[in-house]
Amino acid sequence: ATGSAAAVPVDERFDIAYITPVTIGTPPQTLQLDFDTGSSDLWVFSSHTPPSQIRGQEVYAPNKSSTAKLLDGQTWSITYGDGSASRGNVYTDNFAVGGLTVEGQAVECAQQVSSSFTSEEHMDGLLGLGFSTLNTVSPKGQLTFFDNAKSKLDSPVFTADLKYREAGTYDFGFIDKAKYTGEIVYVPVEMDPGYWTFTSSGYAVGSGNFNAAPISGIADTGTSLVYLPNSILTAYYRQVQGATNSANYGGYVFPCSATLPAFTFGIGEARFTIPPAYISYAPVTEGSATCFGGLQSSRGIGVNIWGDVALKAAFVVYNGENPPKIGWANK
Ligand SMILES: O=C(CCCl)NNC1=[NH+]CCN1
Repeated sequence: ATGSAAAVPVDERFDIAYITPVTIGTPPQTLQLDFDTGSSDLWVFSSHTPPSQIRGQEVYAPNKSSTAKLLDGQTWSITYGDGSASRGNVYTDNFAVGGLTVEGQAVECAQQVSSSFTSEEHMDGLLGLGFSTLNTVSPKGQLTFFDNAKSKLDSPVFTADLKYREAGTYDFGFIDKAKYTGEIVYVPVEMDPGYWTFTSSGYAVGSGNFNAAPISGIADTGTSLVYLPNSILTAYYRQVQGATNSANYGGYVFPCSATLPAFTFGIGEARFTIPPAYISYAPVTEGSATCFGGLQSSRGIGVNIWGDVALKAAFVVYNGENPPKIGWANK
């Protein structure tokens, strides 16, 4: 079996996140979820979510699905790297992504969501694609959609083809040769503690020399920006007129009119270049002439994060074999 579904920018301006249509239950209820390789819970706005916390999102109503079953006594509670959070109870139901169906998928229903989820009107929940060890359901941890689907997939892989301000795709069970150029370069994945953690071979700022140095980090479709060690950030923003690391805005900002260098990162001998346009991420507030950078410091996070700003510069293969590996190709 295989599946394929669109990854659509959740807003029409800054690629804050990408949403993908899924169907849940019988008859099918369609929701738009943020596919997140940086977490491993599948949770949805639901009929259990307080109406005061819902602002336009579609909800899953298990009581309207003839195939829904309550997982009695199971609850979940998650906090993400950006401080957003949600919690609730758990059902199993039929779940499909782009023609690929899993029966008995754990669907975590929100009974509480934090304000940033309420304000993201087009995002009806998240679909975790990290390793199932990260799943927060207690006392019995649940499997991700990918882990449930894996045995029926033609190949135990999914791919992410995210794009700059336009729709891309998530494919399950196959690698679409039309989506990339050249060769896919694979590097090992460290599964512990549950992220797709890999080591980049180094970086370059603009047309500068490549700095060969191992940079461990997670490939995270659920994080908008790239978070790297301070030393790399100072090397990059030193080249940007008027750039400062602003306590007020919580990161590197610069005049939106500034000329930005590209940023190149290495995967083995391969090189991937993030264009300046991806790094001039967004005005700090609507209409401001000050822009927030797509490259930020990972100081205080505890892990380096290759988020959407980097991922949309590549075609990425998440290979769930044992041991897992991650593949990168230009496109
Ligand atoms: O939580 C993280 C970072 C893990 Cl270090 N990524 N996934 C995500 N989902 C919503 C916000 N961020």
